[in-house]
Amino acid sequence: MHPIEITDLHKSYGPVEALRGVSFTAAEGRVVGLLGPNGAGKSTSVHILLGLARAASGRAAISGRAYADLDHPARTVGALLDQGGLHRGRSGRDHLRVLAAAARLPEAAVAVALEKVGMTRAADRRVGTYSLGMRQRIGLAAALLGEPRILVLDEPANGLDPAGMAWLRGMLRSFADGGGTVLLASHVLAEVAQVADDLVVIGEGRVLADGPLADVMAGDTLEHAYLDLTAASEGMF
Ligand SMILES: Nc1ncnc2c1ncn2[C@@H]1O[C@H](COP(=O)(O)OP(=O)(O)OP(=O)(O)O)[C@@H](O)[C@H]1O
Repeated sequence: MHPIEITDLHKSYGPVEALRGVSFTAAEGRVVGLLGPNGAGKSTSVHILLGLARAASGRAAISGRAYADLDHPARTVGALLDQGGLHRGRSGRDHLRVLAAAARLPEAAVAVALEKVGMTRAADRRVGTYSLGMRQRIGLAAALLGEPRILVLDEPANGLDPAGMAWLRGMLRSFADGGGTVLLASHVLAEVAQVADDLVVIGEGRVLADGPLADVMAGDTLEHAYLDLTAASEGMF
């Protein structure tokens, strides 16, 4: 059993077939890049995996179970989806305190997570005063709160400065090297090429390629390989 297993997912929104039989896995110790054009079905797959959307058919399992059946979701999987959930009037620390309490995690987890993302000094400022990269770091801290072994991150590098990108890369590498699993959805191919072990490329609701980074790149740059793979799929929006 792999930490993330997605099997033959189908999902439609009205007439739009967002997923047409998507299957892939993410193994222990691996950073898995999830790539695909706008509208390819990446977010839909991730939302189903995290119990935020329901598939018409198929299975999405984290540690062998549907998200809704996990005994302690926050200790099992950490997710960074978008920054819409941050209350501008609240401090970063308070935001994490609320999440920790809701997830039945000890309050001490907040300081640990803030330290991990380099936000200890700015933790008591209001979120409304944060830069995009600082909000992103608080989102990452939220994902790390329960010290999960699985991370699901949608565009985590968004807004990070070069030092922040390098830090994120190092953090994801050591997370995976310690036996963790990372599913990383991104459009920033250069970032993905530097950190991913495996790739899943989705287009028009189907998996176009899946395997170790070097195999998918097939001796070319990731950008060329990606553009070749997705040339026929223009997204569905
Ligand atoms: N809530 C929704 N209602 C209607 N259609 C939706 C909804 N969510 C997604 N879709 C459609 O499903 C398809 C897949 O969208 P999805 O958001 O999964 O793509 P994506 O690969 O994450 O794209 P992006 O890179 O732009 O984030 C698109 O055609 C999109 O318009």
